Amino acid sequence: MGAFVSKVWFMLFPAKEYKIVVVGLDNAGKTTTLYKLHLGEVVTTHPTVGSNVEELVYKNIRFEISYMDNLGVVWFECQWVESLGKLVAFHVWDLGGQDRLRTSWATYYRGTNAVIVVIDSTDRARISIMKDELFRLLGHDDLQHSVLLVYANKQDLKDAMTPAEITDALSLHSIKNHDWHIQACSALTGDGLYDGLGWIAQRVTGKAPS
Ligand SMILES: Nc1nc2c(ncn2[C@@H]2O[C@H](COP(=O)(O)OP(=O)(O)OP(=O)(O)O)[C@@H](O)[C@H]2O)c(=O)[nH]1
Ligand SMILES: [Mg+2]
Repeated sequence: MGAFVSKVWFMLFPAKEYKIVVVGLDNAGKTTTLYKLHLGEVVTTHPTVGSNVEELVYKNIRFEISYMDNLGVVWFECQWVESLGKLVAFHVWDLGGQDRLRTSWATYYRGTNAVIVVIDSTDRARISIMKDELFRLLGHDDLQHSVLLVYANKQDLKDAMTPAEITDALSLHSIKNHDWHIQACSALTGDGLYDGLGWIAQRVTGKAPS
């Protein structure tokens, strides 16, 4: 949909919009996860510099993932969701996880409804770094009303930590001010990805998508 058409569309049918940011250390599998959700296929990824925007449809909700590298934010389409009786749009922001990029995560937090933290479940050496990043982000003013989904990714690898181990390592049970959920998944096979999205959709819209 062109920018002009979408502008008129949204004047006529204002959408309920939800924003999701996807964070995690470099190599966790964020971009692979979003490509798998969107295209149903695994692509060769490169480390993300900056952030990405694209869109995807989950059941009858259209999610958007924004590619920002040099392009600026791409406008989006959204869909009428019968079960909610309204238009719903999800913006999903894929943020690069390299050390030098993590300080910029907070610039994307404003208006966020859900945070997805993607964990490389084989990366035992850096789980404590991710825990520090997690508690830093949970303390941010702009995320006080966000729900948290942790993707325990790379479960297809045999040395992967279990969701229970990751729950302990990240001290998820000590989180009191945010609704959270951990989901075992593999961005490579797609297992668990839609279950996680379904949890977010249910929590932020208050009703599961049909
Ligand atoms: N075995 C396995 N490999 C995965 C999985 N998810 C991602 N990978 C691989 O892990 C590597 C990093 O994936 P990316 O999606 O680029 O990681 P990222 O989190 O976007 O990394 P940055 O953009 O640098 O922050 C790639 O080689 C992926 O193919 C998974 O579930 N299983
Ligand atoms: Mg990436």
